[in-house]
Amino acid sequence: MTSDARQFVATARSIVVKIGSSAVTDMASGIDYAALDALVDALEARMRAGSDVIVVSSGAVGAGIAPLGLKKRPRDLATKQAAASVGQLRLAHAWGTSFARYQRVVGQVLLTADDVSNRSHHANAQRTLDRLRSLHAVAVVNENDTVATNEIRFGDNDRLAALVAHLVHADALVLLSDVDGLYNGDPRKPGPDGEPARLIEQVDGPEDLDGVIAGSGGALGTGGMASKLAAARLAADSGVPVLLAAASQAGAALADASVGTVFKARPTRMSARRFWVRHAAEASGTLTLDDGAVAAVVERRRSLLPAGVTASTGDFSDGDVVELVDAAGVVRAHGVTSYDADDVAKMIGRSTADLPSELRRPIIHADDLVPG
Ligand SMILES: Nc1ncnc2c1ncn2[C@@H]1O[C@H](COP(=O)(O)OP(=O)(O)O)[C@@H](O)[C@H]1O
Ligand SMILES: N[C@@H](CCC(=O)OP(=O)(O)O)C(=O)O
Repeated sequence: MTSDARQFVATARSIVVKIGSSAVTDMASGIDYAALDALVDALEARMRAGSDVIVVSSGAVGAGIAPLGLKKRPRDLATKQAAASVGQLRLAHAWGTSFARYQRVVGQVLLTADDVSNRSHHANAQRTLDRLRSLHAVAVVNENDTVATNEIRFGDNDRLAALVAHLVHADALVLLSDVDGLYNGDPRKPGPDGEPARLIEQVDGPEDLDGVIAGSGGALGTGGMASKLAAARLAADSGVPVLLAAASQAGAALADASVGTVFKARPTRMSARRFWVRHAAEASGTLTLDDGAVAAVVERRRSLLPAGVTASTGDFSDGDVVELVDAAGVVRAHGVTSYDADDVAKMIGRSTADLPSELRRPIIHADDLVPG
């Protein structure tokens, strides 16, 4: 029987489809044109069935390796950016040529993290994507790798795709990779009991991920399974169900969502502001909390007072998002600070009554705190 979550993905009016590097590129030859044509066939079929589709395509770095005569995926930033610069041109051209078989026009959209995480820049990217959609052109999105430095990256395209899905209010996110779904352990290795890893068909919530080992990716991919799980969590928080499937099964994945692992979305969407605080904004600093403050903020949803803060790092200003970590350094919440870093430095560990009147508001108000 088809689950509700699969049914949502199968009938979603607008979807974001993310294609991993391994699905469209090949270390030895650059772009895998046959695989790309098969993907475009499946995407076009879904569009003809009435869905709006946005493609998030990885593969710029992968497609640049062979033409530059490199032997493997570069690790240093400058060579990665050079490979992406060569590869993105070829990748975008290949998508355009393949969709042209259906007289379908393609638009390239290269985003930096700032375009999505800065609320005032949101609108620009959103407008372009919406207009491409209304003109029946397919947006092919990637990170603008040639200008993104390690500090300001999205991290990986699974995250980028989940943020884009939120940005355009998509109804579903489909992640197509070289693996046919989520397994309880790395499918390339036997588990601790010697048994092969087992495919998980549906994830209803975080409890279904207990004991799951999300391993690293292949030679071309970046984030591995951990980044797909983080992206699925992000999408679920914004109310978007996710299907993780093999690119080689794109036909079935896009026609009726009958393959792969489906991640159910939470029934109520997180508000756009809370979503931004928790997932989209770049944290500008970190506050370390003692155990009492962690309990107050995470469990009792109270405002953060200076007495519970033991350390502060980063050069943040009031209104910026900061990470709240516990004594072990684990991130427990995100929040919008009411003070800049210099003021927080004066307030750390002090009780409110001992502070001058202008520093007596909570460091972060409860309404601006999001656990996780
Ligand atoms: N628990 C797991 N379930 C499924 N795949 C896993 C798991 N742990 C590690 N992997 C590996 O993650 C890889 C997919 O990640 P990655 O290479 O980053 O893909 P992509 O390029 O599509 O983003 C798969 O090839 C798979 O071998
Ligand atoms: N922007 C990079 C994407 C890196 C990335 O996240 O790759 P993947 O893990 O294959 O989705 C590129 O195009 O090479």
